[in-house]
Amino acid sequence: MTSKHAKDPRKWLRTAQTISEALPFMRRYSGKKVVIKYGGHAMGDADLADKFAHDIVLLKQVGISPIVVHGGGPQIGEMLKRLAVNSEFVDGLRVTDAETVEIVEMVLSGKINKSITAAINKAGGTAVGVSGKDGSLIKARKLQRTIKDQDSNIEKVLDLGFVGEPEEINPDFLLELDRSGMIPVIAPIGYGPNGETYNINADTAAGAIAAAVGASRLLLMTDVAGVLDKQGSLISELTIPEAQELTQDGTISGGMIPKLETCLETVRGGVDAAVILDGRIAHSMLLEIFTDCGIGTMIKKA
Ligand SMILES: Nc1ncnc2c1ncn2[C@@H]1O[C@H](COP(=O)(O)OP(=O)(O)O)[C@@H](O)[C@H]1O
Ligand SMILES: CC(=O)N[C@@H](CCC(=O)OP(=O)(O)O)C(=O)O
Repeated sequence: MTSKHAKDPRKWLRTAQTISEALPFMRRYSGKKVVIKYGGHAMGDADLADKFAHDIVLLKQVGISPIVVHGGGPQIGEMLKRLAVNSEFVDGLRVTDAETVEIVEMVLSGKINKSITAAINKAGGTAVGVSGKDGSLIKARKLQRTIKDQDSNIEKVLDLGFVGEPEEINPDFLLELDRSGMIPVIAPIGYGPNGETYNINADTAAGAIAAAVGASRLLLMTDVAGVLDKQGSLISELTIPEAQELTQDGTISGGMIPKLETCLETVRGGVDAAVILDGRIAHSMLLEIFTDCGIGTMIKKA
């Protein structure tokens, strides 16, 4: 009988070496929580989505506790377009009126949440899809956004409608799921004190959850290599002051604003490091966790 190993032993030796090199990293993260934000842009490709689901199951299998928080901005945009509802963004946040928040909740907690959950289950894990309303997971308050008028330099408050920010996270609910061997998959929808529904930017939700559960890492998977400088080159590592400077000097814009803000707050909140990662690269999550060659932008305290 001829086995595949016998045909190309060098290939299998390389595979064995890779697995062996991952051992110290597996030890380092064993028993630790890693929050992975899966962005709407990163989930577009079916093959990559399948690999993402397998990678999440692998993390769980080697004793790491993955918690998935997903976005779905482009998918919400498509649905709003189909329903002929206008939508605009301010600093990367969708202005959300009463009609829009219903559609946002439907898209995020419905199709997207369930398809990620189903993909992880198909890959051999036990995923449970929830929104921030389940298990009182994300209590939210209305987000107050102020901007400075360029001419007068006067600050004014913008009304973004039902855009919320996390006020309180219930980590016990997630820890209970984890203890039962389940992988939480979370839609970034929050509940207000009077039963209102809040649309929360998925990066912001992931950051708040990472801080609340005491995660070792926050991974934000998106559709760019990481944070790019003014020349378009990847910045591999940023400290808090450096990241603040990039926000202030306009190097980052749009969806990168809430991402970097989240990284800053999460690291200040005690998470060792936050990483903005290219979700277009297959297994980018594994490369980040199990090797020395970080491929995105890592934000650390100092
Ligand atoms: N300096 C920058 N470096 C990288 N991306 C940037 C920068 N400034 C703005 N961006 C934009 O931020 C986007 C990522 O945010 P977003 O579209 O919200 O992604 P996601 O759906 O993954 O959350 C990038 O596709 C890019 O267009
Ligand atoms: C307030 C706000 O902007 N909420 C986002 C929620 C989804 C999200 O963040 O999705 P991505 O991560 O794919 O961008 C929105 O409505 O698009």
